[in-house]
Amino acid sequence: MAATTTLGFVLPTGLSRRRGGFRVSLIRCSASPLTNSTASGLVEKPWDSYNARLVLEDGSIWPAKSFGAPGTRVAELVFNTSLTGYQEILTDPSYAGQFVLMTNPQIGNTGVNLDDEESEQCFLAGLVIRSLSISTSNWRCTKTLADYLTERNLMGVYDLDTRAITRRLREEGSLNGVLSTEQTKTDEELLQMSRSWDIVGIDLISDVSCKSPYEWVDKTDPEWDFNSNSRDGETYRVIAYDFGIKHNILRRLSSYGCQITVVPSTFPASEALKMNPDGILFSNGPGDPSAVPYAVETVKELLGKAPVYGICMGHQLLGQALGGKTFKMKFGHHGGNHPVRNNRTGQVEISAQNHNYAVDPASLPGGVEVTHVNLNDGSCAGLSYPAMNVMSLQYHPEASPGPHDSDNAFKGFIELMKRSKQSS
Ligand SMILES: NC(=O)CC[C@H](N)C(=O)O
Repeated sequence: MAATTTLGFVLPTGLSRRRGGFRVSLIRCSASPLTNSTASGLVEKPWDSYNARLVLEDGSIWPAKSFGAPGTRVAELVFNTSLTGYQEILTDPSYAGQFVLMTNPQIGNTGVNLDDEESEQCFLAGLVIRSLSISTSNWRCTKTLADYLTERNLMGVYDLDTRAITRRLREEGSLNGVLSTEQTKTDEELLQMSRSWDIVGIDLISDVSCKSPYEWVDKTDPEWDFNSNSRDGETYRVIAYDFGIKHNILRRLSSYGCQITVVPSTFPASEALKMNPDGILFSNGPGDPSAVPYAVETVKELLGKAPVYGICMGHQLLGQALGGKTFKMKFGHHGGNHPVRNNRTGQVEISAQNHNYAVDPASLPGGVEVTHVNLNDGSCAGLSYPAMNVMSLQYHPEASPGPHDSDNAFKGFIELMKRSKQSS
């Protein structure tokens, strides 16, 4: 069944995916060791031993070294192609229910700091990397990545062949898996765990949303604000629905002159309207947009009552509220290097992305315009419905991490609110 490559990787052959199972038995895959201790006669230190496993639902087993919390977790594995910004990725609530594999081969070299948190907590299930930096060097650093993960009870593993795993995800599509440091659990048990779990159909936003409304006032630190021109000093009252909101969305809105009240995902539309908002934001968030019909209902109730702006999950909920459908992509978009074309201007932006679902443009009713297209695969990356003052983006204009090309979208929302105010 298995073939060995010239690099020494064991590749299973004859993989064939069926929904709900694979026709393969367990196959142990390994990266070539970073140091060849047996050949040199050196003995590995105890903390350098392969004390963890990643078992994927296709039957592959990836021995790994643990550098975070111990335990056993099941989740969907996705790969992220960002070169920098692992702390923002770790604190992006949209990764709840997922393991994030970084394709950048070395992670941890800048440690973590007090400024780069995108939420109060890490909601992802674990971090998978090739090599953990042996040193940490950055003027803002307050602790190492390993200490941070351990304190947050988050699993982290390294020394796996992340390139081979990424190729597998690209070919097979997203895979569920189990990370475990528990030696008492057999490979078969972990495989069963990975096969009996599914992220589709689960409401993950209610776990990550705030529990009660609060005011947000922080702006982007002026030293970091690269796009502070052309603001007119006007203020706009914005209600931000928190489906797992990233702080930088709030900082950018605040820097553009918004006074923001953040509300939980279950906040009634009628209460939001009583606050007389100039605009409503529907945030990013984890999981399957079809699993949260209550959120789609809230969006429907608010459509046409105030200008609305959807980001990522917010965009997908808007797509559904407008009558369209969402679907699960093969392996999604996760990274800071996605080219997007603005159909109105013809301009191309390099964008930060993190999503596994997308809106099917063919399912949208007339009058809804696809404003942005992902140039890697032609998928829908933005919508507008001018009749109801709706705009949305499938990707992340707030970056964090990633390029800032799309920041002007916040200005677009301000202009939408301004026009609506002037015409009322
Ligand atoms: N960042 C997000 O809002 C992600 C939206 C949704 N959970 C998806 O994976 O497509």
